[in-house]
Amino acid sequence: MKPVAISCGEPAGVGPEIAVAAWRALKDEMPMVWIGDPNHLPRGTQVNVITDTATLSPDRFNVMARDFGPPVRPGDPVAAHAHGVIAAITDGVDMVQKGAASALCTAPIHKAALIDGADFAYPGHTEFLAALAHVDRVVMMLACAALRVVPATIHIPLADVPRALTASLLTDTILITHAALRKDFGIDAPRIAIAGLNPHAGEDGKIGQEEIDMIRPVMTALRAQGFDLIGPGSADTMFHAKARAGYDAAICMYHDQALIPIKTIDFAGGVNVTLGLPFIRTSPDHGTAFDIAGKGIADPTSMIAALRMAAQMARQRG
Ligand SMILES: NC(=O)C1=CN([C@@H]2O[C@H](COP(=O)(O)OP(=O)(O)OC[C@H]3O[C@@H](n4cnc5c(N)ncnc54)[C@H](O)[C@@H]3O)[C@@H](O)[C@H]2O)C=CC1
Ligand SMILES: NCC(=O)COP(=O)(O)O
Repeated sequence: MKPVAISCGEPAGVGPEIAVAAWRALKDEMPMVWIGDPNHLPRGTQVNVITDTATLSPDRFNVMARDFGPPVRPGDPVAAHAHGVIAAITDGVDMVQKGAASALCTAPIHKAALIDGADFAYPGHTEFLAALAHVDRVVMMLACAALRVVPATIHIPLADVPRALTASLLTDTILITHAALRKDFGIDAPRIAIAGLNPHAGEDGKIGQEEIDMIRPVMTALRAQGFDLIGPGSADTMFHAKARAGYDAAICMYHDQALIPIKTIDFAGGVNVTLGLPFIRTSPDHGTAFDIAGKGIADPTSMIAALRMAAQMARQRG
């Protein structure tokens, strides 16, 4: 198997240390290569600098090295690193697209530093990767053993959500999710639950119209094509254990509606995966954790799960 490429993410965050900790846990299970500045790695990391993934070391931390310039201070991001952080992502995409890597696993970025240092025009990896891959529509899924969730709208202000929620967006989100559940998660007949936007899924139009005007018609049209869709449901009652047993993924209308339940149920084990790209991309579900960066206490469980999921998807796709 080709290695999974890991982009370094924000070097002042926990990205470098969780990458090394994950490598220690997984080095006998799967190959991986980290893209970043080796000066940002925890002291004592035994590094093998490579320029070609054909020369991976089996017992050292393989690095595609980039010079980010100024030194890093844990917990204190600097704009001067922005170009390096972005280049690590574009290098990783290049590697998967050329077949030198089997998948891309991204460590968390700090969007503000990228905007300040490089006028980064994207609110997250998801949107940036879609642009790099020239794909109009991608889907963010967060997955753990107990739950898979998809926010239909992603990184936009809450006030903009109702306007952004269109029949076309919801239809594409359901179709992309359905295809990925079959292709990447091995579920032959996916059951997909759809959340309403409003409290009580609109209470038959008494507390909002989006369910009647858009969500139900989209579901009716797709059900007629054979899709197994449940809802629209009240988001507040969709995530307890018995409800979760009734579906394979829940499509939510906005970011926090999807991410609060999964990060509450399994913050340590959740994985962020982008669906609809021409390559595999996973990520830990957490962010840069500046408050604990560099202290050696960051939990690598989510990074380990993200790397395992990337490898599993690569095997599944063959
Ligand atoms: N995929 C990505 O690039 C993501 C980036 N972010 C970015 O991260 C930055 C910080 O975001 P926050 O909302 O503060 O979330 P966060 O996930 O960085 O931190 C929230 C809390 O969880 C703790 N935490 C996070 N990861 C941990 C780990 N591996 N081990 C132990 N504790 C951990 C932190 O110490 C903090 O107390 C923001 O700039 C945000 O945009 C956030 C989520 C994903
Ligand atoms: N809250 C999830 C998140 O911000 C991750 O976004 P992305 O960088 O994976 O697009």
